[in-house]
Amino acid sequence: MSASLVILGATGDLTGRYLLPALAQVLPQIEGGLQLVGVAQDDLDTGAFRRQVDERLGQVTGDGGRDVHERLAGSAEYVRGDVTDAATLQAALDLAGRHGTGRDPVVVYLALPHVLFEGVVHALGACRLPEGLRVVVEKPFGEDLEGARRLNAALAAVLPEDRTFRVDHFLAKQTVLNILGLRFANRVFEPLWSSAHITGVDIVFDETVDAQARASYYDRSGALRDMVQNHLLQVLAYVAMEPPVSTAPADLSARKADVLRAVRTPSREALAATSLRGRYTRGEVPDGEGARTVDSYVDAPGIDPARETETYAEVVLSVDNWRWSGVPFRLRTGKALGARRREVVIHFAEVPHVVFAGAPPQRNVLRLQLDPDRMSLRVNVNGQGDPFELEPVDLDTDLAKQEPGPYGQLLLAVLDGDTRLSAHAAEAEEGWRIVEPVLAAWGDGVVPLLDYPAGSDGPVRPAPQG
Ligand SMILES: NC(=O)C1=CN([C@@H]2O[C@H](COP(=O)(O)OP(=O)(O)OC[C@H]3O[C@@H](n4cnc5c(N)ncnc54)[C@H](OP(=O)(O)O)[C@@H]3O)[C@@H](O)[C@H]2O)C=CC1
Ligand SMILES: O=C1O[C@H](COP(=O)(O)O)[C@@H](O)[C@H](O)[C@H]1O
Repeated sequence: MSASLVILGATGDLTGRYLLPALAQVLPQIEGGLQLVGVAQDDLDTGAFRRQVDERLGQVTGDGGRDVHERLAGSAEYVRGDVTDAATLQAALDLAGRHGTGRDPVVVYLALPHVLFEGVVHALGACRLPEGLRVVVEKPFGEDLEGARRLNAALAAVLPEDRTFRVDHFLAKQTVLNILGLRFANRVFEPLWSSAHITGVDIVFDETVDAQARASYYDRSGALRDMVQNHLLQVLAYVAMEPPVSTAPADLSARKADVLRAVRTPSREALAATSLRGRYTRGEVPDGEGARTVDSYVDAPGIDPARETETYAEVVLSVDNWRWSGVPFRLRTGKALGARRREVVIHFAEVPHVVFAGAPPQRNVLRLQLDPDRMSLRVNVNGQGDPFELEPVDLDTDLAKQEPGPYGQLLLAVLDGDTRLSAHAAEAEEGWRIVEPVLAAWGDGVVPLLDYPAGSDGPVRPAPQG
């Protein structure tokens, strides 16, 4: 099978740093080859675009896979124009349609600033669409619940849900996928997977990278919209969902949507007590063996300090259903932090009765670490020396490195027509339903915006007055 991929936003950062390298990685698996069509407003012709593709691939992957780079770049076509204009899109679709048998998939990838998504989908509606067209929408999926609903309605008017890909590269991460295997292919975890045995779940994505390089996007987004509304809530859905009947896309997305629907809409009182928002100031962030200085977020070019954009977000959510009643799900993420920590941590309850003298046994903790992917389960065993003195040990395993990486997996899934690495329409809307009240309460100053030095562990909640 061959395929055609139209990238709208073909000169952008996502295309250069993620999509092109991922395409080069998966190209050998696309037997009949791939026709790439790039669309942007830059004043390029096809020759200049081909050179740009080749150059950008070289920057990311060096000379490795030279022949693949040449194949990808050498057949690429370029259409210059505004993506909200149906004539531009039609020209790109016509070029894409010239390749293959007419039955091979044509994919349109919206690698664009999100404000353009709706306009592009409306313009697609005015085009002659190839049969079976698939559309990939990047994030953020709208800016609020209303916007997500409008975008879903626009997409539904143009193509069916099973050809709509609201991709989320976290769903393609090895450890996130492993949550499914761990829970539903083992006898030992699922019977314990509830409030009867679990006292809390942490979903943590701490980054040492700062937001300077993508400031113009990030300043209008912030940590909550950028990471929590989509990625971290998708991880929560995998951790907390009920067992699906099968791993078919419809079964998985139905269970994910159920559990997201069960997430309580956070109240202002709960947010004031448990949520944290922060913004980094100048500091030193670990970098390889050393450290680098990161300027205050507000001093980065393109930042408007008055927007009070958070670079750190922490929220505690409740899942109001039979399984999870009373279990806090703590989601935290931030930029320019002191350590790169990306993990899901399941905290188990203490044993019901302590039979050993001395210090009580530690609680069991299951850690699912992302990138590098590792899993570890803390258990207590009899110690050395005094055999009735307990000792905690970690049962660890490294998980195989994922090849291709998340964007490669996403592209292969799209070409396969598999929506499992994407969010369903309802999931995207639920994400906003959960996050919108947090944004509103934060915007109204219910929770103060706290400074934290770059390189620290994030903002510290002020001690209660009095
Ligand atoms: N960059 C990243 O690390 C990540 C990005 N994303 C998502 O990917 C998407 C793209 O982001 P990113 O690549 O960073 O954005 P950029 O601003 O770097 O690129 C935007 C691209 O869109 C093109 N473009 C903008 N307006 C138009 C228009 N009216 N008509 C035609 N082309 C247009 C630009 O070309 P021109 O200048 O010629 O108009 C450029 O090629 C966003 O949804 C973002 O949230 C997701 C995860 C990570
Ligand atoms: O989507 C995003 O993800 C990255 C972090 O994911 P990674 O797997 O690429 O490290 C985050 O830095 C970025 O802000 C966000 O837009």
